[in-house]
This record gives sequence, structure tokens and C-alpha cells, in this order.
Amino acid sequence: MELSSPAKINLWLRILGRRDDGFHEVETRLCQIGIADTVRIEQVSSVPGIALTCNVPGIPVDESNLAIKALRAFENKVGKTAGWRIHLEKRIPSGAGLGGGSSNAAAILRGANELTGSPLNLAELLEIAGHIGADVPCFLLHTTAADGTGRGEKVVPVEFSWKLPLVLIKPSFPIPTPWAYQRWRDSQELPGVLYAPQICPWGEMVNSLERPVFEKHRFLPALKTWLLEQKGVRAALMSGSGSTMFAITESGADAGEVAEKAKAWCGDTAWVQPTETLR
Ligand SMILES: C[C@](O)(CO)[C@H](O)COP(=O)(O)OP(=O)(O)OC[C@H]1O[C@@H](n2ccc(N)nc2=O)[C@H](O)[C@@H]1O
Ligand SMILES: Nc1ncnc2c1ncn2[C@@H]1O[C@H](COP(=O)(O)OP(=O)(O)OP(=O)(O)O)[C@@H](O)[C@H]1O
Repeated sequence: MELSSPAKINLWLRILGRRDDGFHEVETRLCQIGIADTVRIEQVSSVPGIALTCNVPGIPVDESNLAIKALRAFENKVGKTAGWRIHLEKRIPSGAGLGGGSSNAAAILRGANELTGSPLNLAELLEIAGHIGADVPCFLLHTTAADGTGRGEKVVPVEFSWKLPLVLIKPSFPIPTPWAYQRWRDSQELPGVLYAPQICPWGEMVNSLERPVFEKHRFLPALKTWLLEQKGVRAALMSGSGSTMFAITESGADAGEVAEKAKAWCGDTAWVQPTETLR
């Protein structure tokens, strides 16, 4: 079975505070977008085991891969094991704040469930997903957008009637999510950097993780400022814990033009993609 495993952006991410368990209480809107990995999953025998391959060197293919974690969690819940083969065709960059690994995990949960006669319902899949990672549950919903609370794992689908043209820019450096959250409380606002919510028809776009991440990676606030100066850009924000910055443009043509200019402005090492939110 072949599944599309889309990336997400966070249209907003507000941190409400640090919890006793070390996680942070958040309010976020996650929106699935038109950049996707392809996940292939098949049941190959009754002898338990998982063989994972991936087109990108450097992505772990051992038990630390979220796809394997998801399949183990699924088999645990159902109480049956089998022999599986998984292949990940990655297009979503890692350490990007685009939820690539989380999306792969959700695709595996959907695929494994379907291939075994749907033993679990959506509520059960969402429960497993929330234990794998905060971003995993949103990818199980059949809607473009979802609002997450708690660690971000308690998701509700939201009506979302916009198809927003986007430009995604991921500089060469990745950002580990735990690092960004850890730095949040003690970080300082940089003078002259726009952190204020940008008021849009779909809500106020703001990301509490920009402050800690921008403090260390000064290229990102410069990139945000540059994006906001470009013709046709309505808003610009870091996605999740970064390092991807996204801009929402007036039209698809504007997204294409900004992407071309961004390639020249950022240099060869950045990953730049025009795309749009899914509908
Ligand atoms: C930044 C976002 O991607 C925005 O959607 C998410 O908040 C992070 O989601 P995720 O990558 O699925 O995160 P998880 O795998 O659940 O957690 C990774 C690490 O990030 C930190 N973390 C994550 C979520 C959260 N609400 N508070 C946290 O402090 C914790 O250090 C945790 O160990
Ligand atoms: N299936 C997977 N795809 C990509 N990375 C994975 C996967 N499973 C585990 N990882 C590990 O997780 C790390 C973060 O990758 P991922 O793309 O999920 O993070 P991210 O872009 O920071 O996403 P998020 O928005 O959830 O923070 C990678 O460096 C990699 O070592």
C-alpha cells in the first residue's frame, strides 16, 4: 500500500507555559500542505519483524524511526505481530518544523490498520498517535487544518476554506525541537524583529518559538524581514520549532516569484519550495 504523507505548517503556535512533566502547554493550528513524502507499507510474512528502507541517507532506519515506533505501538495495541516491509521516499526535510517524521508515523498507523482489516477506530488511533509525538494525531484527521491543545496532541478538525499559496524556505541548518522549547523561557526578544501577531482572516499568526530560535539563528529574523518586504507577501512566520520559514502570498504566481528571488537571496544551500495548503 502506498500512502501520501504530507508536511504541515503551524499557522500559529502559542506556548501557554511549561508543565511539570517538562512538556509545554500549547495552542496551535496545524495545516497540511502540498509537500509530501511517500510511504509504502506491506505485510510480507507472519514472522515478526520490520524491514525499513529510506531514500535519504542520514534518516535512521532503526527503532528510533517514528515509522517503526508507530508500527510497534500499533501491534502492541492490537496484540498481533507480523513481518512488515516499509519504504520511506522522503521529500520533506528533517529538523524543519514541517512534521515529516510525525506524518510518516501517522501514515503507518493508517496503513497498518487498513491492511489488517481496521481493528482500531479513529479514537484509538489518535490515542496511540499522541503517545508517539505531539504532531502525529493531526495527520490522522481528514481535514486540511486542526487545532491542537495540551502538548499539541489533542486535536480537533477545523473548517478551513482557504487554499493559501505558500513559499517554504529551510536554511541548511536543522533545529532540534527539544532545544527550541528548552530555550523558550529564558530567551530575549531581539530589537527590531517582528514578533507581534499578524492579523489574518484565518486568525492571528504568531509563533512563541521564534524568540528562542531567532536569538541563536540570526539569519531567520533577517529572512522573515526580507520575506515581509516582498511583493505579494501577506504574512511570514517560522513553522513549529523551525528552521523553515514560510510566507503566505496573494497568489500562486506571487509564491513562484518569491521562491525564485529567495533562492538567489539565500544561496544554494537553502531548500526553497512554492506550494499551497491542502484542501
Ligand atoms: C513544534 C511542533 O512541531 C509544533 O507543531 C510541536 O510542538 C512538536 O511536536 P513533536 O515534534 O511531535 O514533539 P514531540 O516528539 O512530542 O516532543 C519532542 C520534544 O519537544 C518538546 N516539546 C514538545 C511538545 C510540547 N508541547 N512541549 C515540549 O516541550 C519536548 O522536549 C519533547 O521531548
Ligand atoms: N520517519 C522519519 N523521517 C524523518 N526523520 C525521522 C523519522 N523518524 C525519526 N526521525 C528523526 O527525527 C529527527 C527530526 O525529524 P522530523 O523531520 O520529524 O523533525 P522536524 O522537522 O523537527 O518535525 P517537527 O515539526 O515534528 O518538529 C530527524 O533528524 C531524524 O533523526
